[in-house]
Amino acid sequence: TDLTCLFLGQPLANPLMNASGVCCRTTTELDTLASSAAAAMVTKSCTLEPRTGNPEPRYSSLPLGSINSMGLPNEGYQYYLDYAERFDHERKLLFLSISGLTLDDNVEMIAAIREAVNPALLEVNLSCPNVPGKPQTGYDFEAMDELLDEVNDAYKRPFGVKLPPYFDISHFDAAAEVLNRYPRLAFVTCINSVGNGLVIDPDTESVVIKPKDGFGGLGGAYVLPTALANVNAFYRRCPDKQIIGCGGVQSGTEAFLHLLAGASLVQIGTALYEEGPAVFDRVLGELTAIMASKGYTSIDAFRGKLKTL
Ligand SMILES: O=C(O)c1[nH]c(=O)[nH]c(=O)c1I
Repeated sequence: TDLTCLFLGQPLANPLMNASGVCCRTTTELDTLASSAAAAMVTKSCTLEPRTGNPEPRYSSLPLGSINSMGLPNEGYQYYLDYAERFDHERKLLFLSISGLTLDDNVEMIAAIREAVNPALLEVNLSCPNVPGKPQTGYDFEAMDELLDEVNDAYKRPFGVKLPPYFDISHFDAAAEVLNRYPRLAFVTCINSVGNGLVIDPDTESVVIKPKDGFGGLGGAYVLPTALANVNAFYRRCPDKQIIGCGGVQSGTEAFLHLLAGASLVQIGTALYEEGPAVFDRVLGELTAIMASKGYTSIDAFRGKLKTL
């Protein structure tokens, strides 16, 4: 059973990587990912200046998933640029995620990243749900088009975006129409957390995270059907782009479903947070077993081949 995947023309040993934000804020965490079985990895979304993020507790996990309102804590973009410059890109595909607080901040970060000798793949996060007072760019199609136009001009290499979940067919259509205006926008990562959920503990009768009165982004099993829908919606609407699936991957089964829905790579967030990097070995083993039981000898044999009724 061969798990090899092609991403932007580069062969990878398998389709797995972390979801941005999990196990990827510090060089120690990033080195852990570099030593893991994952074939690719992405840095924590960064801003121009370092940020401490929201007050704690800002993450909580439950049997069905997680809720977070981290508030974009990161070491500042130069830290991740330095990590990318030192990184052995032959060893693993490295993505660098940016989430500037303003359009100008994004442009300034991109201008620096563009000069980098050792380029990581740029992922522009349009979907952070947890910075108080900052509405998500991904839910404002005009702002999204304006930002992508700037990124496309400033950054002459292939890049991608991290999208929030959409829940209306007209929004899939509108978002895809914007994305398809940019040929160098080569990949689309769906989905970011399902924004502003509210987890309440029946015993304490309280919310479980401190920021924003307990409102935060949902991950884990809660979001799997929404993640699969977004992966498949953009897979159908953006035939010239590759889709990275994120959301609800806890075993080989969900990784298989994301691939079936059209994903080229599959990210693991909540389960990585809970289990650590061994989750990649476990999920790879489970995915291999599922493929063997179905007689698939390669991922291309079933990727995107979701059946409808
Ligand atoms: O609160 C965060 O740091 C955060 N949390 C998320 O769930 N998604 C994001 O894109 C970000 I930037």
